[in-house]
Amino acid sequence: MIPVRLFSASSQTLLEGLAQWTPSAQASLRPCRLLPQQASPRMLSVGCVDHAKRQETPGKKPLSEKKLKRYFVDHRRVLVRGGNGGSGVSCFHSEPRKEFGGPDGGDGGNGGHVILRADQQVKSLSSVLSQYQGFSGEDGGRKNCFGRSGAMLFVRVPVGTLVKEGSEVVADLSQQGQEYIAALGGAGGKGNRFFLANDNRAPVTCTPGEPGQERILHLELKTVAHAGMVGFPNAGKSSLLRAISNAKPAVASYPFTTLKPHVGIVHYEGHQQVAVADIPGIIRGAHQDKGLGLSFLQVEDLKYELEKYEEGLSERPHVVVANKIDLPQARAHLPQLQDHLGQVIALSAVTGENLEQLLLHLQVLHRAYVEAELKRGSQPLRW
Ligand SMILES: Nc1nc2c(ncn2[C@@H]2O[C@H](COP(=O)(O)OP(=O)(O)OP(=O)(O)O)[C@@H](O)[C@H]2O)c(=O)[nH]1
Ligand SMILES: [Mg+2]
Repeated sequence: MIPVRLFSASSQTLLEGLAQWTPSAQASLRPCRLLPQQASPRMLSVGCVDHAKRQETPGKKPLSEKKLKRYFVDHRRVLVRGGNGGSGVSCFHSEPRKEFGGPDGGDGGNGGHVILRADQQVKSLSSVLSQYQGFSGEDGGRKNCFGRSGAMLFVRVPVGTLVKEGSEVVADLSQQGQEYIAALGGAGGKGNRFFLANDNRAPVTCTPGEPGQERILHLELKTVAHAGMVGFPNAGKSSLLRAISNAKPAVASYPFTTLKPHVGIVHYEGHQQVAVADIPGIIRGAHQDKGLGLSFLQVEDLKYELEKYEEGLSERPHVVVANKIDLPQARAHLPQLQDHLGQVIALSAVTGENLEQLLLHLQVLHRAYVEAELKRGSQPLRW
């Protein structure tokens, strides 16, 4: 499961489809303005990086949640083996009229490492295979020829990949281009020339190359979005993600439609992209792995669940979103809700009403985050 950094929640007792929206304290984009044409919020330039291939075409049946899940993978178990070292050889120089040419067996080349490299272009671990074998070094040759070393094998993983061995975290690839040697290549063997010494002028010893290192690693995608939505099942989180981005998470009128996080990209002017995650509905006792309870959460309950999951999570910058404002009963409850909670963005994912207020607010939160990150001297996450 991905620990998404931003959340939204909802309370159906207060207002149908209330959701809380928080921007990630881990990641953000440069500030930018929304595109000018805002006649309809759906006219905004929106897109999705990792789900682009499942855009619905007219006449085509939408993919089920089960099928959608296959496109996004946030953990992988990988067997990595470094390349084997090439063997050294044992042979002697041979030339006419030169009786004792001496040892001239070359060393074997080293095996290549298997290296994990964080790459911004990669958005999911779905392209990572279950095993990798590094390139082996070549054997040594006659005439002191050394074998060629095996090439490095680079495995591209998304930025934000945690590498675990057993339960220990061995690497955190949180920056573009960061690398981790997952498996070392074996050292090449020595040819008999290497063993030439004053007391042994004709060594016949040579050594084989060493096998590459073998490890089982668990890759986990830590950060997938700048903002996340947490809320009740059925609050309309997936509908909202569909409305503001090109992502197409499944939407249905029953709870727990969403089983895995989906990421949609909101495009702002100047090629700025904000990744928004839709995560499965949260319920009371969710931190104890409980299923759907009898009573739905209030906002305080939601904050409690977030705190239980990770301390300080509910204090992150956030905004409460009240969805389904197109429904008369929801609209009637709005003033009461605003009295209770202060700022609430009331919108409708279905009609598109007031979506731009949310998008502008998201941008403001991002701007603040980017500035804070740069001030701290760290690079904000970029999509
Ligand atoms: N009237 C109205 N219905 C909405 C709105 N947004 C969502 N719905 C409906 O609410 C139901 C649930 O929507 P989803 O987007 O699947 O809700 P969700 O929060 O993703 O639900 P889970 O994935 O189960 O947590 C669907 O039947 C939607 O059509 C809205 O703004 N207005
Ligand atoms: Mg959903």
